[in-house]
Amino acid sequence: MNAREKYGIPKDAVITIAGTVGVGKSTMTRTLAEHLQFRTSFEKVEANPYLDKFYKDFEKWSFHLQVYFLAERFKEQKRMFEYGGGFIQDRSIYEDTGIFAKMHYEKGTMSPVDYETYTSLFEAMVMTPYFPHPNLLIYLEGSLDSILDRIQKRGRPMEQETPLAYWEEMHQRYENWINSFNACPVLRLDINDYDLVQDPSSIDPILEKVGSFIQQTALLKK
Ligand SMILES: Nc1ncnc2c1ncn2[C@@H]1O[C@H](COP(=O)(O)OP(=O)(O)O)[C@@H](O)[C@H]1O
Ligand SMILES: Nc1ncnc2c1ncn2[C@H]1C[C@H](O)[C@@H](COP(=O)(O)O)O1
Repeated sequence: MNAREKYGIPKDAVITIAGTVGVGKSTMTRTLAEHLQFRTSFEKVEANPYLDKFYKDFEKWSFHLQVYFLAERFKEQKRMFEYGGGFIQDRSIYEDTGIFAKMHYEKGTMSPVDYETYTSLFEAMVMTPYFPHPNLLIYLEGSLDSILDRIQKRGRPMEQETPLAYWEEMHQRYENWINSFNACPVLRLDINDYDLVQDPSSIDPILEKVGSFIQQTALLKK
């Protein structure tokens, strides 16, 4: 029996991993997919033609970057649907609007007219009855210090050179955002409670939680 069967996770499930930059989403995505024999949907950071430019000049590139991310995530959404699920997704589409676009607009690095255009595009694409929501959103949370440490260790220069205030603001916004998020069921995991790098077996209790959580929320829907 494989882990997916053992923990009663449906083979068409879509699980999305959310959380601030550097918290460990990609690592969790890879590990869960490996254990559940699911496909992955990653953000392609290296191939992103705007990301580097964006970190150098938020005002100039915010809108371009948001439209690019929206298009990429929408294509991924379509791919997951066409395969009939069975995916772990690195970051949700909800974070693009609920965290990033909103933050840049409110901090003045995205103009009101650009934000309005982006929001109406997002709503037309995503806020429709035809848009499939994930079965589960796993939210990874941790202290700002441990996350900053991970950003530094991972070593993407564009992130290392970004002022601390940006990461502080994002960390705070994530906390507020998740407390009112209700588009799909949420399982919160504290990054201090597992270590996929040093202790690969720490995924086992997480798989068990994911299984029982999905089963409980399926029962509630009935
Ligand atoms: N559970 C973990 N324990 C220790 N280090 C981790 C863990 N998960 C991720 N890391 C490290 O933290 C850094 C950021 O992780 P990553 O998965 O790329 O984050 P994200 O996708 O959220 O930006 C990487 O250097 C990674 O090796
Ligand atoms: N929607 C977004 N707007 C701005 N920046 C974004 C968005 N989505 C992702 N990013 C950035 C943040 C990181 O520098 C990279 C990859 O994110 P990660 O959390 O490391 O997977 O893209």
